[in-house]
Amino acid sequence: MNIVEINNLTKKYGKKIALDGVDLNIEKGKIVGILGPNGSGKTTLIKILVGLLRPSSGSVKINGEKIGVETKAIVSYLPDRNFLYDWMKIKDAGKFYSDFYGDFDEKKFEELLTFMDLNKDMKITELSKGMNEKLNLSLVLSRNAELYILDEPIAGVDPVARDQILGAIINNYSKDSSMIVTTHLVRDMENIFEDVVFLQNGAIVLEGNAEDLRNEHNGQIDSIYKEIFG
Ligand SMILES: Nc1ncnc2c1ncn2[C@@H]1O[C@H](COP(=O)(O)OP(=O)(O)OP(=O)(O)O)[C@@H](O)[C@H]1O
Repeated sequence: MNIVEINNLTKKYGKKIALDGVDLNIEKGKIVGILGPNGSGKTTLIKILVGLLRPSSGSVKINGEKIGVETKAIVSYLPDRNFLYDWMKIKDAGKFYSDFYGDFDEKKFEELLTFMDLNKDMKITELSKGMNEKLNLSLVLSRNAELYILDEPIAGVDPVARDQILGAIINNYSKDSSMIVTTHLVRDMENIFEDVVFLQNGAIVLEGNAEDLRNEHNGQIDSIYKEIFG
């Protein structure tokens, strides 16, 4: 069973082709890495999956449904930029999320905050970039969603926060859910991926099971990435 089915997806911004005939199926229960350099189309693909952008052509389904209210309800999305209000404390952000999403698990949120060394009384404006990223990820992972979509979850955070974020992703992932993670920081993240997809100029140039690719290419996913994009 596939959680995501993408057929011949093309997205143009004016004359610029950001996605060029992408075909991709993602099986339920997997953690999939979408890997590619700046401008390869990762964010465009994610924004189409979460319904923020419409395809120019092609079809996209999540859990067998076209993108819409039903698919949005089962997808928990970490955008590549901050989405909280400045007046909030961490606890307000939790309240905001739990009011908004019926599947928000407050106990899970508390546990994630502890794991991330975040205090509920901290103000959003007082958080460093890494703390902000940890908070946003805690909110996103606290939903009992069927599909988690994380756009560059470790961009710009220090190694300690990075390890916490990777730990939280692994601990909170269950076989009942699926996860799509975009990154260009392949070396730091490759161990969490079951499958990887390499995106270049809006097209998939290589995809497969991470372990199989390591064996076939006799090296880490990071070195395959450097071969392709280096
Ligand atoms: N709103 C837009 N208008 C015009 N072109 C755009 C727009 N958004 C993205 N693009 C172009 O589409 C291509 C894909 O961009 P996209 O943001 O999807 O890449 P990305 O892989 O997510 O890159 P990054 O890692 O830098 O976030 C790029 O060439 C970009 O310049």
